[in-house]
Amino acid sequence: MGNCGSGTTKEVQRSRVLLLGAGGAGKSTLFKQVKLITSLSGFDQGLRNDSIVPIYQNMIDACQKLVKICLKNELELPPDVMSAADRIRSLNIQSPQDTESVQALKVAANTIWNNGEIKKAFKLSIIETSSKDAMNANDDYFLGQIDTVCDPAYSPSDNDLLMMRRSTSGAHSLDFAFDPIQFKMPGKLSYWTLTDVGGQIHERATWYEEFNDLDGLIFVLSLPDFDQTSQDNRSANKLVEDGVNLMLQVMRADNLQGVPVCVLLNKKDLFIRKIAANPTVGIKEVFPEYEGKTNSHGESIQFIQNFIDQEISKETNVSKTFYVTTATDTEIVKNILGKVVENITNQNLQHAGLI
Ligand SMILES: Nc1nc2c(ncn2[C@@H]2O[C@H](COP(=O)(O)OP(=O)(O)OP(=O)(O)O)[C@@H](O)[C@H]2O)c(=O)[nH]1
Ligand SMILES: [Mg+2]
Repeated sequence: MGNCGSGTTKEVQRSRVLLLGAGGAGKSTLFKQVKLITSLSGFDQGLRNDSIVPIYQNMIDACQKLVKICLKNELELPPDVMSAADRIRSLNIQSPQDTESVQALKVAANTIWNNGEIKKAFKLSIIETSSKDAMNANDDYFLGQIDTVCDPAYSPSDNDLLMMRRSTSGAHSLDFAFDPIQFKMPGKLSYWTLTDVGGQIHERATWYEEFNDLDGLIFVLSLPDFDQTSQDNRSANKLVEDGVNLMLQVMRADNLQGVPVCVLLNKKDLFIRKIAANPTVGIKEVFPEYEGKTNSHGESIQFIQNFIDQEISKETNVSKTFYVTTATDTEIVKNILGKVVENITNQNLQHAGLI
């Protein structure tokens, strides 16, 4: 493995950390947060402009899924909603300058989202267990501001960029300086490179190219996946298949032996919402051996963490630390970032016999 301080250039010694996890777990959201927290300039206008069409697409996908959930659950939709659904399906918006299509999206999305049966479908989607039919993480966030997003003068806010969904392709790196003063922590300025990769199945073959000279690995899991079926193997549980099994597969790589692993149990906010939507059952249907309160998200998360810890410890003795996060919340990520940097630094110093 690399070591904190082995560095990639003579001038600046950098520690290399890789973000891994299944598609949609929250890697890029964390990556964007680290940029936002550590850079003076924040997100540039180019990123904001490039994100408008994907945000439209997020809304289009959300509307289509909601209509599908209505049909699946025999929630009857009036003709105006059905024709809005047809209209949305026919849209192919390539640019915010395609104002005619953007206005059509605005009208159709409002017709769909303001319908009472659609709102019922959204509530049902919170406890939907098939990942194929589940909504994306923040669909209601964008549907809650259709007029703003479809305004010709729209420029996505920082929060919009954190809430949007766009799958990553390939590897992307960010250099940043960690200044302990900013994080109210002891220690000295250190330099880091964080790499984000795509987590969808077809992206994973290239992960291994990033494994050499790593100083730390951050593995991201999505807590609300606990009751989802895996998209690729419907008889498997998503948290086990895309979380535990994927992590074990990665941790067996020869060049990762001795590299500290931080496991981020992400989307705490959505996990809390899911437990609140079904408080008498909670995680018990998936984990019958759970003996805590079904409506307690704290106890439920602790149980899931112990479960993952035990499953991994059965197969490998990798050194790992767990953190519970909400990647869309900048304050939470700032707090976790400080702890992760400190943890990786200390573990590598220990490994090198320096503390
Ligand atoms: N509400 C909420 N949404 C989250 C959280 N973390 C990520 N998301 C959302 O989940 C969606 C997927 O997040 P990404 O960061 O793009 O996931 P990824 O792991 O990079 O996915 P790939 O690039 O496909 O591998 C986005 O819409 C994010 O805004 C969270 O903690 N809470
Ligand atoms: Mg990504």
